[in-house]
Amino acid sequence: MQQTKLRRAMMFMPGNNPAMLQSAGIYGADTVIFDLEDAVAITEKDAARHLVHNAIKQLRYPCEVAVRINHIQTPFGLDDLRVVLPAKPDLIRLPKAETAEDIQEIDRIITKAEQEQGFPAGCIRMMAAIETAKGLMNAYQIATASPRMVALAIGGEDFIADLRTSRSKEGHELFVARSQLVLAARAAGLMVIDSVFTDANDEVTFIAETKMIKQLGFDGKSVINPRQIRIVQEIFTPTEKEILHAERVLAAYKEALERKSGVIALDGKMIDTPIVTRAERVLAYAAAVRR
Ligand SMILES: CC(=O)SCCNC(=O)CCNC(=O)[C@H](O)C(C)(C)COP(=O)(O)OP(=O)(O)OC[C@H]1O[C@@H](n2cnc3c(N)ncnc32)[C@H](O)[C@@H]1OP(=O)(O)O
Ligand SMILES: O=C([O-])CC(=O)C(=O)O
Ligand SMILES: [Mg+2]
Repeated sequence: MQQTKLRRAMMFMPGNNPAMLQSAGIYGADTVIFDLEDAVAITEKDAARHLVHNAIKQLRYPCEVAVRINHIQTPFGLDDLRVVLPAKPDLIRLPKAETAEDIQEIDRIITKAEQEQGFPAGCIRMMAAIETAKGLMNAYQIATASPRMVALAIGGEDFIADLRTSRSKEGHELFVARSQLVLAARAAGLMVIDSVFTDANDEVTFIAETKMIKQLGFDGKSVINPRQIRIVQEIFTPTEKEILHAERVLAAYKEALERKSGVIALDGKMIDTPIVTRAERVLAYAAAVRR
């Protein structure tokens, strides 16, 4: 069985904050994202990319390390790549992705850097954040533009600005975009990550939003604060009840196959192949969490 990769909570931090870079690994995030884009003032861009380079090179992070570069059409994106790639981050996150060409250009730059540095080909992966209506219209092309692509994310704050509306607690304004993004990512065989929730003190709304995006099909959520990590991880981790049920489904299905039947009832409910697939996924996910 393929190993389940966990990207439940991907935590952003400003790339020019040495204290945060230093302690980034201690909070248990599945991925840390060192930001060079919107959390870093223009006057700090140069210092931030060098700080991020040194942090990745010198500190041992116990999790996946991603860098959110500036878009390559800005005056900063190419310099971000030039400075951070030799440090060998696990993942480059492109914000405000709008076309497949954006991804292909970064892919070429990464390929060259991997060759120059003697890194294994393909070791630096990519993900793209969709933050505009145009990006959403091109989401599948973006997702399939490079074999380095592992995930799509939605950048809800910018997306809402692009839609010319405002953020509601229920998130109605993002509903269609979130669902379309899940479809585009799944059609491309990628993971899909939800947007940040910017009020780290509003736990009630954060929990409701995280449960909702899990139900829509997301694999995880970008977060901005260590207090949000555990909440997301708990919601995405199968409960004992779910694990037990999955085990019973597999046992019932095995019994059905032994009787040369493809379908069986468990507690009055029909069990057949898609239900078995979902049960296997629950167990694989639970195993990945335990590892
Ligand atoms: C729309 C977008 O583009 S979102 C992506 C870009 N934004 C970001 O990267 C912002 C990331 N988050 C932050 O900077 C901060 O969490 C803020 C500004 C939102 C809140 O900061 P605070 O009020 O200081 O948070 P809080 O009091 O919970 O911090 C507690 C501890 O966690 C640390 N911490 C807080 N957020 C983070 C983080 N994202 N990463 C690492 N450490 C963090 C603080 O430094 C503090 O450490 P200390 O106890 O050793 O001093
Ligand atoms: O990508 C994210 O989750 C954060 C972000 O930039 C946005 O919401 O605009
Ligand atoms: Mg954004």
